[in-house]
Amino acid sequence: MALAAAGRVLLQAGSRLGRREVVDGARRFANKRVEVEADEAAGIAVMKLKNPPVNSLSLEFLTEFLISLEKLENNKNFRGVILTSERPGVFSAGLDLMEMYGRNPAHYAEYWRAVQELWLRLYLSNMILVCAINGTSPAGGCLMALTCDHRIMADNPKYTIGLNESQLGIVAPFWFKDNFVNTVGYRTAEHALQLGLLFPPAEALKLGIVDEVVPEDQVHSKAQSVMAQWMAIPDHSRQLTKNMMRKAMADNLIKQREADIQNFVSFISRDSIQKSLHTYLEKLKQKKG
Ligand SMILES: CCCCCCCC/C=C\CC(=O)SCCNC(=O)CCNC(=O)[C@H](O)C(C)(C)COP(=O)(O)OP(=O)(O)OC[C@H]1O[C@@H](n2cnc3c(N)ncnc32)[C@H](O)[C@@H]1OP(=O)(O)O
Repeated sequence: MALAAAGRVLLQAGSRLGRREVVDGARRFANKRVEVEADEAAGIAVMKLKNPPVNSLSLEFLTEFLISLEKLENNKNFRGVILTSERPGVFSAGLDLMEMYGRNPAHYAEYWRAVQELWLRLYLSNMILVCAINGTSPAGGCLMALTCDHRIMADNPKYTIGLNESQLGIVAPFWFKDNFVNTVGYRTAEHALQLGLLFPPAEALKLGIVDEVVPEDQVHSKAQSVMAQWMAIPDHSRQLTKNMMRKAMADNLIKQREADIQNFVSFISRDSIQKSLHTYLEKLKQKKG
């Protein structure tokens, strides 16, 4: 119920933004920040994150992504989605820092609701989600990958993945933490979360953050072959199993969604947190010069 209502809000937001679909033969649709290659006959879509320069999860991106995902969810012919970046090198730089810095409480609340919605929609999706991680994927980018059923990462030691929030002076919320704990186990999560560690592919594989590491040029073919394996399982049994494994954790957020938004707004509005974000943004800028 809450999910459906939030979805409607996002769809309305989408039409307010005046997004127009570009339909190319009925197989591709794209908006500005998400490109979807939809093979209806095969039942598989590839969703490419396309929000330059670093695929940060801005409010506009989240809105467009959720609209595209909903279109696929609503078409029963689609059973599987491969998530990847249109820009190899960066899968996603995570939440958009500019949405969390120097804005007003109403904006923070709107943004956080959209972040929650992204997680809930992906985490509870009935479709098979395979993540083709073709670049670096910190924080919110890692979270997006963690919602998927199977993760394949490009074998490039320059790429890292993990929840690095504490390095920014912020804290991974409980549902980020729960998703991570359920993936890697309590001790590894406790250690990695406190230090805000980012792991190169080989280490991420060892810890179970990703399921496979393959040469960079094979990430997409591997994702297709993994998808074929998953598609061989009857939907009803796979979906019921997925729901059994995930529902309790998602319900935990759903039942305290409003409180979580309020927590986020008061946390992110603190002067000390704004200062930390400022320092981190400056560091990112200096890296260039
Ligand atoms: C009680 C509850 C409390 C809840 C608290 C809040 C919880 C928040 C949870 C999750 C948080 C996040 O997801 S925070 C985001 C974390 N992300 C990062 O730390 C990544 C930062 N970025 C990088 O490390 C690098 O940009 C990169 C490795 C991803 C890519 O490097 P590259 O060299 O290719 O690009 P640049 O670094 O030059 O960046 C280009 C350009 O993009 C800007 N940028 C980068 N990342 C972000 C971002 N996440 N949001 C917004 N903007 C970003 C960067 O500043 C550059 O901008 P300019 O060109 O203007 O300088």
